[in-house]
Amino acid sequence: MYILSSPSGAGKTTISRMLLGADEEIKLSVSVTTRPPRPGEIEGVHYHFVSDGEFDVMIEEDDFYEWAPVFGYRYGTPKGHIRSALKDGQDFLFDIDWQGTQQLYQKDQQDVVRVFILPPSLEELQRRLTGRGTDSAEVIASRMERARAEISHWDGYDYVVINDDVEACFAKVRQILAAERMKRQRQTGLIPFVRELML
Ligand SMILES: Nc1ncnc2c1ncn2[C@@H]1O[C@H](COP(=O)(O)OP(=O)(O)OP(=O)(O)O)[C@@H](O)[C@H]1O
Ligand SMILES: Nc1nc2c(ncn2[C@@H]2O[C@H](COP(=O)(O)O)[C@@H](O)[C@H]2O)c(=O)[nH]1
Repeated sequence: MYILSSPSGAGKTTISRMLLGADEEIKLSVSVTTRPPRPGEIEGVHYHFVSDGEFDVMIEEDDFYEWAPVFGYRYGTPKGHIRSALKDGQDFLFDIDWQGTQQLYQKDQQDVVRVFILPPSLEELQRRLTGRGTDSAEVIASRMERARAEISHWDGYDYVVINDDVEACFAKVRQILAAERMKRQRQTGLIPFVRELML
C-alpha cells in the first residue's frame, strides 16, 4: 500500500498519474467521494462520485478501509476488489490525506509505505492551486488555510519529498517504491533457491 499525501495543490495527483503511467505493477485505489466532479474527472477513473446518502450506506455496511471528512466533503477507500488483490500481492497507490493514512497504518503497519509531498513554499502552493484553475478563490483560500495543519502531520510519514521540479520529484517517488519492493520482508517466498537454503 503505497500512500502519497500532501497539502492540496502540492502535486500528488500529478505524481500519481506519472507513476501509474510508468509502472505497470501498481494500480490506483480509486476513492469514493461526496465531492462533485471537477471538469474532466471521470466516474470510476478519478473517483467514484456518490451522494451523502450513498456514503452513509457504505459506512453502515462497513465498505471502507478508511474514510475521512476533507474540505467539507467525505472521502473513503472502498474495500471492493482491493482486499483480495492486496492478499495476492498486488501493489496499490493511495492518494489520500493524513487521516486516512493514519487509519491504514493502524490496520497494517507492515504493508504500508507513507510518502509526504511538500511544495517548495506556501507561495508556490498558492500559485499551483490558482494555476490549476479548478477551484474558486474561496475554495483556494480554505485549502491554503488547511495546508498549514496538514503539513504539521508530516511526522506521520516514512518519507518526505519536496516537489520543486516535477521530474525530480517523480524520480524520487519511483526510487522509494523500488527500494521498498526490495525490502527483505517483502521477498519472502519470491526467491525459491534462498528459501531452499533456509530449510
Ligand atoms: N513541480 C511542479 N511545478 C509546477 N507546477 C506543478 C508541479 N507539480 C504539480 N504542478 C501543478 O500544480 C497543480 C496542482 O497539482 P495536483 O492537482 O497534482 O495537486 P494535488 O496535490 O493532487 O492537489 P489535490 O489534493 O487538491 O488533489 C496542477 O496544476 C499541476 O499541474
Ligand atoms: N482519507 C482520504 N482522503 C482522500 C481520499 N481520496 C482523496 N483524499 C484526499 O482528499 C483531499 C482532497 O482531494 P481533491 O481531489 O478533492 O482535491 C486530498 O488531500 C486527497 O488526498 C480517501 O479515499 N481517503
